[in-house]
Amino acid sequence: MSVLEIKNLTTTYGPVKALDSVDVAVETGQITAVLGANGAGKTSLLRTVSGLVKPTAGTITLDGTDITGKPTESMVHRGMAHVPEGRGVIAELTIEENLRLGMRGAAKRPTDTPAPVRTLDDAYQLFPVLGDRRNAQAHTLSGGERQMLVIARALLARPTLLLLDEPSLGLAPRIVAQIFNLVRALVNDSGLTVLLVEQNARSALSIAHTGVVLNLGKVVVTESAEVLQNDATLRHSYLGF
Ligand SMILES: Nc1ncnc2c1ncn2[C@@H]1O[C@H](COP(=O)(O)OP(=O)(O)OP(=O)(O)O)[C@@H](O)[C@H]1O
Repeated sequence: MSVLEIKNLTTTYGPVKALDSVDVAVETGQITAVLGANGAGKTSLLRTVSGLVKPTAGTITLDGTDITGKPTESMVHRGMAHVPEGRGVIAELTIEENLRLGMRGAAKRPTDTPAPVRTLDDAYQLFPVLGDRRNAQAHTLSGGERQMLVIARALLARPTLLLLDEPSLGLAPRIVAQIFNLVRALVNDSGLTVLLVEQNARSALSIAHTGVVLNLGKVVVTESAEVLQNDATLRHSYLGF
């Protein structure tokens, strides 16, 4: 079953067609990786799905409800959490204060929503480094720790669908592996669904179930991660590794 169905989605910025008739189905309890070069339209896809940008055509269905063009503020209540590119934290607030902002999003979620991270303690158990530094200001964190903080904050809103935009950007391979393995474990253990946008195709496919490759706003390949990883022609043609 698909938790998210994107059909014929087109998004334009003036004369630029960032997305051109995009179809993506995100299966429940799986990680779907959206891959592609700079400017392929990956960020535009997440921004359109989360309502930050209005599409010019197409539909987005979340859990069977048409959410196309709905305000972005309503998405958290509908069970979607978006972790944008750039690891935006409130620098002068402590780690714990930043996390509490995520908990506010959970207030309007049904209390019986299955969620792997419901309390601050759950977040600290998942990311012990955040617990150790809970009273430190967020600007003191490293890039990897910041990425953990924004993921933990998003999870505290109890989403069923997590949108992750380029979590690996600028991080050392060891830290990327640590964060990605945690995301995969969460999905395996809790049934969370993840739509992951990445330029780092190799790392993304190591945890994803399905890969979707965008090029100039169009879907050029949709395949299981296993096939994409093992098919040298597909890899060389579309993923550059
Ligand atoms: N706010 C904007 N105004 C005008 N054009 C934009 C805007 N945002 C993106 N674009 C253009 O839309 C296209 C898709 O960009 P998008 O950022 O979605 O790609 P991307 O695959 O996420 O790339 P990146 O990895 O650089 O973020 C590009 O041609 C980009 O220049």
